[in-house]
Amino acid sequence: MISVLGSGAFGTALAISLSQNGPVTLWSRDGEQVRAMRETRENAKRLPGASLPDAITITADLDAACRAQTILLALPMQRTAAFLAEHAQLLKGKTLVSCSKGIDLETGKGPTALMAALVPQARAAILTGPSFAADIGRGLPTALTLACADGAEALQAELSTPSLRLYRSADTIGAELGGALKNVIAIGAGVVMGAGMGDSARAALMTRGFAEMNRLAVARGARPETLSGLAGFGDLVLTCTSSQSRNFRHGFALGAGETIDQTVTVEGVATAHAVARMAEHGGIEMPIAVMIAALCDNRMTVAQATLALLSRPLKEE
Ligand SMILES: NC(=O)C1=CN([C@@H]2O[C@H](COP(=O)(O)OP(=O)(O)OC[C@H]3O[C@@H](n4cnc5c(N)ncnc54)[C@H](O)[C@@H]3O)[C@@H](O)[C@H]2O)C=CC1
Ligand SMILES: O=C(CO)COP(=O)(O)O
Repeated sequence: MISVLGSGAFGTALAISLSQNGPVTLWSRDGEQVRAMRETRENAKRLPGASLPDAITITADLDAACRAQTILLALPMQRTAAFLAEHAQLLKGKTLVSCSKGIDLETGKGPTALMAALVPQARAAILTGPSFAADIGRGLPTALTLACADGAEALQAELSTPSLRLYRSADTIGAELGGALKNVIAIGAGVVMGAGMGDSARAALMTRGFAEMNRLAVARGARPETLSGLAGFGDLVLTCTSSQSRNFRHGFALGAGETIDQTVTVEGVATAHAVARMAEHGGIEMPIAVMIAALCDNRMTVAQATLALLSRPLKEE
């Protein structure tokens, strides 16, 4: 039995896909949303147009949802630490699979490190890679990385579905940093396109951004192969080139000088700040990520950030 905690776009989409294999419980903290989803068999607020099969039990009862042995956590990253701390008793002994992409601002930890610290008696895994909730919800083919330090063969089989192909890895650090860091670069790609700098500039930013992702991840113990895979390169390509991405759209609005929609989950903003801090403390060169953090809180204009990046000393690739 599998439960998904968090009925946002991604949690709902994963529940739909997993329900191809058997019963799934989808938990929401919002009783009103639970009633609406039960009645309409749709998550109209977060994933409109995708229907919720009968194999999905929708509940606001967290105790009931936590009876499952395998629990997927699909919450915004900055809400995860408080949730884990509050419900550590319920979650201990379980296999916890984080589906979040980000770095906790307060601790600098990614999802698996956070789960290991706050629920040490649980087994921590992460599911990440190129996948828009809307695509998964429609049953379109998708490939993801499932990382778990103790190997994940049985879990890989449990979470793979006819449309969701999982590749396993033991490199949780690489997997979680790939997913977190690509969001920061996707904001940058959005800025480039919103400001009208063109496709060539976006390709340059993606490539140099990927170099920064590797530099930080390897310094923290990741395997470079993980960054070259679905969790890093794959997701970077998806989010930097699609206006389905909320991080890309956020950057686009920044670049175009448009109003920002504050109600949308844009993980890359907090992650950019966490990364800028890590880069500074670790002496790691990450000029693009640092500029994006500055752009996100208006410490710099797009013109200033562009000039600063283009006028850096010339160097070898
Ligand atoms: N939407 C997508 O295409 C994908 C999202 N993700 C990741 O999944 C995570 C969640 O994103 P989405 O589902 O898209 O966000 P969303 O904005 O659609 O939904 C977030 C959900 O979390 C719930 N929530 C917030 N705080 C909570 C708390 N303290 N306790 C319980 N529930 C809480 C909200 O009520 C909402 O239902 C993010 O880290 C995101 O990067 C990963 C891959 C794809
Ligand atoms: O992580 C995602 C796709 O893999 C979703 O990206 P956004 O959060 O930018 O929409």
